[in-house]
Amino acid sequence: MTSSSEPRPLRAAPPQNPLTGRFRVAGDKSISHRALMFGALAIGTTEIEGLLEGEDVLRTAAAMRLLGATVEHLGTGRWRVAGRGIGGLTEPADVLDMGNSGTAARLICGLLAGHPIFAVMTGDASLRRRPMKRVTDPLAATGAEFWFREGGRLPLAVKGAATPLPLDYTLPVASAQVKSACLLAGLSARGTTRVVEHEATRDHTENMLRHFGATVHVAKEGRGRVIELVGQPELTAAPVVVPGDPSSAAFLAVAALLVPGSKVVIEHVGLNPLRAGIFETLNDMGAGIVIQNPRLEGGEPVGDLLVEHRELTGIAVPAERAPSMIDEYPILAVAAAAARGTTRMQGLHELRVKESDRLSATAALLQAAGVAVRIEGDDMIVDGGAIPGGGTVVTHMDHRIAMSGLVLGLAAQKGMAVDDGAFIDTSFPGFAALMNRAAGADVMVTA
Ligand SMILES: O=C(O)C1=C[C@@H](OP(=O)(O)O)[C@@H](O)[C@H](O)C1
Ligand SMILES: C=C(OP(=O)(O)O)C(=O)O
Repeated sequence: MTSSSEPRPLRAAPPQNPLTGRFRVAGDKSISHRALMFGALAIGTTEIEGLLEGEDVLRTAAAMRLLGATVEHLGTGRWRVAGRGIGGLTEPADVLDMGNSGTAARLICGLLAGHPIFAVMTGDASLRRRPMKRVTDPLAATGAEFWFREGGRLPLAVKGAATPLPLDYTLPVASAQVKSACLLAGLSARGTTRVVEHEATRDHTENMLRHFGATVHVAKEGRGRVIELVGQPELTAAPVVVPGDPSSAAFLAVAALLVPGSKVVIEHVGLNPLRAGIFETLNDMGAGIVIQNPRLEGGEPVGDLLVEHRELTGIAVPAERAPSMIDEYPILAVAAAAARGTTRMQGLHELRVKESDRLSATAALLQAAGVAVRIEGDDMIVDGGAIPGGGTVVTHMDHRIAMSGLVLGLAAQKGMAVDDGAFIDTSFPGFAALMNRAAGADVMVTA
């Protein structure tokens, strides 16, 4: 699945039968990364259940080992991490290769800034194109030093601060990765680290900090938040149960909405309000998704989603919705392609710096299927209706573009092909097999 492995072309065709059954999707990627990192920083042994065993998270596991933590794989989704305590990470003897994962790269920069060690980090061709100064600029104020390629791209080298200073930083972009990097560095600093976000972003770091015993104060301010972390806490190992990833559940949900007669239940999906914007938006389009058995697990809201085929209607999706569904625009665009009328998705500038330029890649994905789509500034506008299909999606090393292209193939008259499905393994190993089980037939296969 790495940049050196062979591309894996796939294609998807409309199923003969509806999608039916009860399913669990892969574990939440954001929570999985954090469980391994907090486990490595805690005193004691952290047991994790339901960890996403996707390539991105396995990179974090490998990095935590290189930084001195003991990370054991006990069985499917079951992992154990023996931590080293805050400040206890050791100098890695080799380069930290974060593969395709922006979350791993940026959060680990925060960890490294707070440890007096030297480390070098790289990633695959996609990650080496993504901006890193958004984390290294604020982290430099701890006293850590960073060196990187022109434009702030990986590979980078870091010399962490011996006595890191606490940060007081206002995020210039809505980014949970930047917020989390600052908080992770703040763990090693004396005094209080303060991060201000004008728009609330996913708060898994704050939740997990508390779960491991740190003191975190969060004050709401308009649509944003002010987060204060008391530095140098003693983090104590704590069990973590990882819910299903709402970002992964969205692909099966949209597939069920689009294939006539479908009815699926997606069990144990994480429904943190700062992540669940896609389900709210689909419901605004008429999806009628029902949350069954809502419950709290490990401080995170979880529920089972009942999704049935529905005719969808195009809507305007406000820019304020973007942080709570930032990774879901490619699959929302697929839903919009099948909807009656026009969908306008607003405020999508952050999509330009994901695994691919997702704004262009999503528009190209729809164009390959003969769907009318245009980009106006930071907005994407899709005119929905019948989807001719028959084209090939260029995925640009982006798992979400690949999965969106395949779901589009289920609803397109002539199906769709994607040039490379290998990167799906970064976040949702077993995606095609699960979709084939739901369809009761091989609707997603090697091209
Ligand atoms: O913190 C996280 O786990 C993530 C934050 C988001 O990125 P940004 O912080 O760049 O918005 C999201 O796109 C990514 O998939 C995971
Ligand atoms: C943007 C994503 O991930 P990351 O930034 O961790 O590469 C994603 O999973 O859609």
